[in-house]
Amino acid sequence: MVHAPEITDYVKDAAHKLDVVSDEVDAVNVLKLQNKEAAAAAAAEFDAESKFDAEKDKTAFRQYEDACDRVKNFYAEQHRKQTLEYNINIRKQFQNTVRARMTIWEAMELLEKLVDESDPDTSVGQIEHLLQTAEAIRRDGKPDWMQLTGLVHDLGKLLCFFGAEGQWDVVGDTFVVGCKFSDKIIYPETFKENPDYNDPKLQTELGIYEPNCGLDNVLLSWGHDEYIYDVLRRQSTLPKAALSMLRYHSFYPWHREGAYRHLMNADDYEQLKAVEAFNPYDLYSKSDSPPKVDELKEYYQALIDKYIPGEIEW
Ligand SMILES: O[C@H]1[C@H](O)[C@@H](O)[C@H](O)[C@@H](O)[C@H]1O
Ligand SMILES: [Fe+2]
Ligand SMILES: [Fe+2]
Repeated sequence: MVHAPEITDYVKDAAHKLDVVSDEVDAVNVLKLQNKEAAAAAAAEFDAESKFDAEKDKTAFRQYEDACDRVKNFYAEQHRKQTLEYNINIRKQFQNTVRARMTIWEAMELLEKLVDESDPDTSVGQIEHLLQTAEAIRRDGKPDWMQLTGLVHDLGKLLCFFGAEGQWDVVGDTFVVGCKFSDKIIYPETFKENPDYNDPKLQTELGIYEPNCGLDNVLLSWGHDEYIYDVLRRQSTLPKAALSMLRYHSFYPWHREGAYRHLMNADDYEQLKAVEAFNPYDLYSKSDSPPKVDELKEYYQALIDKYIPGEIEW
């Protein structure tokens, strides 16, 4: 027979054990909940990131109204100084002269330290931007010549080391000189300070050009596009579409905003398609993670050897 006090002890003991177990269960539940919450937060972050990668919030790029003073000042200076006369003279100066001899990879390494003052979307050195662009093209399975075009498209920024006056004559969006400054160019009001703005002959739709004369016959504001186009037109076996991607990649008023149709010939529409296919890789790869230069070198060196081998003249 069990006596009453013993029963009480027994019940107390059992109750205590139960409490301990239920505390343990509570603790496990808290841990489970914490885990679940942490997992949900991680998942949301992951989804947000991969969504950003998949569709890239395109409104996050090229926000010139919100841009910092560095960018605004850059364009004010460029739009003031890119006159027709300057453009004619600088081309004369560049014709038939050689500034340096080096390989494509050496040129890329030189650009490592250069940060583009006109660009609101990237503050990495240019070698990274070049590899980001090329890798984005490669990921999409585009042809090797297009990958290489991505790799070299901004090498014209070497102008910065070849006596450029600043960056206003090297980087930034391009536009046509010798006719009316299109209102499709960013910060169009800044052209009021350009001497050509007050020359009525240069401010008609056609200016110095014939209707549908073709963009080959038009002067684009001088900078890295015109320069790399000229260097590689003469010294590579890249196809015409690649050369157009080089020459027009900064020509946003044309390839994005539809300006200058009246100067285009039929072939220019073919080139426009090529440039439109190229542009997203240049622009939207700017938020990709930094490429590992050393790991990628071998792959890209083979493409360089195929289309632009050895030392070239700059
Ligand atoms: O600021 C950028 C940069 O200079 C690029 O290299 C050029 O291609 C773009 O057009 C421009 O917006
Ligand atoms: Fe560029
Ligand atoms: Fe670029």
